[in-house]
Amino acid sequence: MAEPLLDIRGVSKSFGGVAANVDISFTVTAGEILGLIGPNGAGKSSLFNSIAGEVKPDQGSIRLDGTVISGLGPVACAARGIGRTFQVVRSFDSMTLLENVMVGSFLRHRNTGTAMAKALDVIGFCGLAARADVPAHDLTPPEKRRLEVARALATEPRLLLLDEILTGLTPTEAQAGVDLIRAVRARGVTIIMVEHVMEVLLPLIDRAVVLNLGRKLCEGTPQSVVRNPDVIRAYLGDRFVA
Ligand SMILES: Nc1ncnc2c1ncn2[C@@H]1O[C@H](COP(=O)(O)OP(=O)(O)OP(=O)(O)O)[C@@H](O)[C@H]1O
Repeated sequence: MAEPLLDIRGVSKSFGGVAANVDISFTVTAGEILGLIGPNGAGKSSLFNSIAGEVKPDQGSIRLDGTVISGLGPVACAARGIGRTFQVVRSFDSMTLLENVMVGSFLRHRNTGTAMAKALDVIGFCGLAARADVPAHDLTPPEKRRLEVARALATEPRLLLLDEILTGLTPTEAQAGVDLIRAVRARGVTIIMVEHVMEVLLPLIDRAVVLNLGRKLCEGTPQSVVRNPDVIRAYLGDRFVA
């Protein structure tokens, strides 16, 4: 069997007395779209922070393509190919969309012209070409979500972590977001996404990992996890029971 792109083994992380992640293990195969789901406070964002190098797990390891990346820090993780968006959009509001995305492309391209060309390419790919020169604070909320995706893509990731980029969008906007995520995967980028909008998420993902109270509750196909009694009890209620 091929080595997984991402290999999370026994990751635990506590903040003071709060156990945000407890002994989490799973793998992600190159080319997959994996859904990371669970109730509020389950530990999804904390795990993203460990994968992206923003926090160091207390225990366990995270490997990207066989190399340990846990504890390296966010810039080193980005350089190794991990891109991410944030649940609360973190744009530089007085800068244009293009300048925001260039913050990403400068990771790989020191030459300003090259960084700009790469950023414009990603902005076009994300459907924002007409908005490149607009200050970030004048973008609509769905456009700001796309800015986050564009800035992450501009770092040329192999693995992209998407934190609730479809939440709060209208059905039409969410469908456009789904189309964009599929297009990102078609470019060869592996994706882990945190999302609460199950109706949108389930048809999109190949597999789901469910967290609850910091622990992995289960993993499997979308069809199997929505029928899992523990997942129904902890998170879904009876919405998805056939
Ligand atoms: N930096 C931190 N300092 C203190 N506690 C934290 C920190 N980060 C996370 N936690 C705690 O860890 C637990 C897991 O939080 P986390 O944000 O990872 O959950 P989540 O599954 O992403 O939730 P949501 O769906 O609401 O975003 C929570 O109890 C949270 O308060």
